[in-house]
Amino acid sequence: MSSAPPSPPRGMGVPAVAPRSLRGMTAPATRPTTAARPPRAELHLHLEGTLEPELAFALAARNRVDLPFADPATLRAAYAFSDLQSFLDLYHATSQVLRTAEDFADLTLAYLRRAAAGGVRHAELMVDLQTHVARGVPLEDVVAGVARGLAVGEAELGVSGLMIAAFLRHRPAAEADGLLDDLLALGAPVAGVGLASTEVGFAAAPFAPAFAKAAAHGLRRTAHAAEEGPAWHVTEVLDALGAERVDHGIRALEDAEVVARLVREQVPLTVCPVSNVRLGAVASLGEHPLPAMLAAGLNVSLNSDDPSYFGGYVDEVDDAVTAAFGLTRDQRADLAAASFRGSFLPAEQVARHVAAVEEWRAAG
Ligand SMILES: Nc1ncnc2[nH]cnc12
Ligand SMILES: [Zn+2]
Repeated sequence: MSSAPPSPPRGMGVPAVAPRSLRGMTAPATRPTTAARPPRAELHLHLEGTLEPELAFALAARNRVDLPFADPATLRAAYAFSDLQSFLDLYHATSQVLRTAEDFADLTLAYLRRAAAGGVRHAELMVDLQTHVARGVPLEDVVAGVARGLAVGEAELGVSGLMIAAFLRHRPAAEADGLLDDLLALGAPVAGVGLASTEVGFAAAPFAPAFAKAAAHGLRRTAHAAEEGPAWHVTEVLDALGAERVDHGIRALEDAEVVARLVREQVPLTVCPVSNVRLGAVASLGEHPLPAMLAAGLNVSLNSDDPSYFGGYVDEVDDAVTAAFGLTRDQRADLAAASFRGSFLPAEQVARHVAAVEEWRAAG
């Protein structure tokens, strides 16, 4: 799918937001420089989850939208979540400040700037298009804004980006199918489809027709599974949706047969340890199954999920798990190489990026 190259956004002068410490989480005493980390791709990233409170308030003012918080600090103080749903409720509410193509371009570019500073060279951004369309934002505005942000990011930062339309489990599957039709009719620059939102209580299988149609149109496919739900949810998204990679997949470890299949097929798992702790899927970073996943031979990459809400961009996630588990340079290089290999980039670009990771590995 393709469209005319997007024009640059009008900047709104919102300053880049400095990374915050991982509140209460194990982190190295001194932050290594960017060069101390490998180049990487970020594959599991929700655009709306990059909305920093300062930008949310700037957009609220620009669009004359009321946020039910006094200021950015008060909003940030509300980022204490008991589970996925408690997070999604706030995430959807805050997303309402996003109204125009310019908003989506600014948000995309703010994320890319922060990600690039942490070593990200390629990013695949899931966007909750249904949420925005349902509250009256034209689909073409969302798509054009994100595309413009990605184009400017590539030109300005040398970071490539792909847009993924995330279907939402808590909304009707027929709506996802209609959204896909609209995207196809627009010739929207979307590289793939995903499945996100509330996992427990909302089956993946009803989305099979939309995923099959996406595949028939050459779109790539990813799906959240086994974040909060059981291991068989992984099997469901592989078999019913034809998912090429699985977002999270941490509870797959509870079923040896599912693990054996994931290892055999080397299905990329986009793991988000900081998110899992913030949403209570895992009690603490030290108890995260990342080491067990690596030991099992699973194909794992590190990702941030919703970095604004969870207090960790992917470089900070790398720092935190490196500190928590004493990851070696080789393990970190393996994780970074897996991020490019699990991406939806063409093979020659993957090879170029993996060569850069190997340079980083050898320089240590
Ligand atoms: N961690 C997550 N799981 C499912 N859907 C999401 N949407 C944004 N973040 C999500
Ligand atoms: Zn996610």
